[in-house]
Amino acid sequence: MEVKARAPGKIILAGEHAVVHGSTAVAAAIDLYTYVTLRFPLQSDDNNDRLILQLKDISLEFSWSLARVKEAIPYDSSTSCRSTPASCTDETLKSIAVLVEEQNLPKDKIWLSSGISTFLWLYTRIIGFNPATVVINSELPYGSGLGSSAALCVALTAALLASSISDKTRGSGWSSLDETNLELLNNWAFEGEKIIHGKPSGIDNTVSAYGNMIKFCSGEITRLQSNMPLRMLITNTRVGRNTKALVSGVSQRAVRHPDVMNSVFNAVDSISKELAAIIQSKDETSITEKEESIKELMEMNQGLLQSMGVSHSSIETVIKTTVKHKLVSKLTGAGGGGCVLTLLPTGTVVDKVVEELESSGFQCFTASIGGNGAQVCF
Ligand SMILES: Nc1ncnc2c1ncn2[C@@H]1O[C@H](COP(=O)(O)OP(=O)(O)O)[C@@H](O)[C@H]1O
Ligand SMILES: C[C@@](O)(CCOP(=O)(O)O)CC(=O)O
Ligand SMILES: [Mg+2]
Repeated sequence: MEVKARAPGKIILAGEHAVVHGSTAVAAAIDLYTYVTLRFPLQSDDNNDRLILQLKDISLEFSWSLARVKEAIPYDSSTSCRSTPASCTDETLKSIAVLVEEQNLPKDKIWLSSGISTFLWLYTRIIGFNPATVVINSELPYGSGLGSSAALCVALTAALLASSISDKTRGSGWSSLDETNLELLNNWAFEGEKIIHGKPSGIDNTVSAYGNMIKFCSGEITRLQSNMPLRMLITNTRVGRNTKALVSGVSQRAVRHPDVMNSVFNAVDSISKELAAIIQSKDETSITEKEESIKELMEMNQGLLQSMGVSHSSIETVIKTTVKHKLVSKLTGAGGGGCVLTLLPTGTVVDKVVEELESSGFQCFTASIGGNGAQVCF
């Protein structure tokens, strides 16, 4: 039996980091996906006693005997169940880390460890100790702020949950999950994100699961209907970074300066709410005026992100370069490198700015904003 699932990456238009501390944020799905294919072997097949993980885009394969997995990961059938998402305890995470270490990841791929741990946790909790080959392929750059971690958790969980759906309409292409399964999927994916991010807000897995554009605050989701064209240039600085470390850095700053950081988070909350209102507004305001307001909000959000300590010299270079072309930019995701968003007001010709950014070694692309969430295919 084979099941396929895919889940999109995302951009955060406003509110990253502050959202972890209870502020509002606005995010949208983009049309770059992580794909997961799940294959269960027949009794007679080779490998019917193994769990195999293939990371196609980085040409790596990992394989565990199920006996070894069973020995390492404690499984309590009275508390473990696909319908009740549970957090991975520190003790279990340590046992899982040993299973990952045994695979001798190449030194330059050590950053994959948390993703592989998440895979083992979600797989064993949702499917149990059954043999399978799981193939993962991602169009998203890793650790760049476009939510590859959430797309992995959402696509993987979608495939795992879909494998036990009895009503499988084969050959009918990609289809979305129903609301109940979508909520379950999102809750499991959040548990996966916890392993990778430490303390995620849940915005990334939510927008990857539901798609479109959302306003998100402390787990409350408002789906946004955009009433204006919204074009963004995405520039990957190619500076690698790690969301967990950056989120933890902001939290530490908040402990050192609680009053200041609360004011910063409150200001970000207002920016996100105003941005969401502009995007949805059906009033007479012209598109140009709306774009001017969004520009200003992005500029202020970037200033606040800088005060949180998550900007980076590469991000500042992108901002300065785009300003020369009268365009406004802000980092997206955790910052510290990664990707930068540049608003492209109606009629903007991007060729010159892209040429200048790429000549500095950055990678530019545009992505369609606000598309599909998680989908499965049988
Ligand atoms: N397809 C994948 N396979 C394995 N691990 C992945 C995959 N996609 C993401 N990850 C994990 O997520 C981490 C990147 O997540 P993170 O630092 O949150 O950045 P982002 O979510 O912006 O890409 C990687 O280091 C890796 O551990
Ligand atoms: C910084 C944060 O707001 C977004 C992180 O996104 P990413 O992993 O950098 O794509 C963290 C979170 O909301 O969980
Ligand atoms: Mg992430």
